[in-house]
Amino acid sequence: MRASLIQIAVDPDESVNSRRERAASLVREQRGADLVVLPELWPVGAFAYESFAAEAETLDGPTFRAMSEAARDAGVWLHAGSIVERAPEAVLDGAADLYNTALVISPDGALARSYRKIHRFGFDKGEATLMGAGDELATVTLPDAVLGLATCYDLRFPELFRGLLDEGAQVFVVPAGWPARRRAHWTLLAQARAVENQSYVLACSTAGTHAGVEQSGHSIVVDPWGEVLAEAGPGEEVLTVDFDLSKVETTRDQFPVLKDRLLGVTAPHR
Ligand SMILES: O=C(O)CCC(=O)C(=O)O
Repeated sequence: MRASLIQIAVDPDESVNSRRERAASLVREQRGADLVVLPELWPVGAFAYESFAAEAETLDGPTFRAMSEAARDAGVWLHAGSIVERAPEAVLDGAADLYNTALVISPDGALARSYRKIHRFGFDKGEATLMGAGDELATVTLPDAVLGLATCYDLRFPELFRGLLDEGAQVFVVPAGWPARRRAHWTLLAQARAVENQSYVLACSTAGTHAGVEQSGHSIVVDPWGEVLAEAGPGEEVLTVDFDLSKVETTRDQFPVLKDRLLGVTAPHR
């Protein structure tokens, strides 16, 4: 399987429209890949909180339309990163208005799956106060692999990945807008999620600096043994990697730790 991670730079001197067009051309250049991945909130920038409402879009909005055409032209599965989703149901039932929503598009340009980020970043500010939390795990079945979807801060929550594993995930795809300041965590957590779940991790972050937050870049592909197959540098880059999906099953067969999970164990009474 061939994956291309588009580590696009998000900088304030480029408009959202122009970045969208640039991302679409970069996707078109990936013909021959099975899966192309973009980062979290790349149209607006993961830390550009003041622009979230103005740039919010519905699932069939401008980012979906541009990415759908690009995926179809390139003939690839596209994890189009995430958008600020304006939720149609908010008007009806008073639910949260905005979500950080990832989109997976099939080679015929259809929306195969969306995923609303479950763990919102920011503690008592930023995304955590501006957006609603998703409440549904999401997997997508490609011809060769089952993808498990997680977004950025989700990487810190191993139980989410266990849930995806139990739904059949073999490859975790993690778009992010990870700050450079915590790059060591990014690499470590991507490897940890791969090792503990004996799965591939494709983690694609943004590059550049927006809203004063330097982004980590260093998108990374880790195999089910925890080995780093490829890692990008800090700047804009397309990271392409070929990997053997059968390694998921051979790793799980030859070192069967997942069979030793003790489900239902609770903490001792204190
Ligand atoms: O967990 C982190 O250090 C970064 C998370 C983040 O930036 C995000 O989820 O947008």
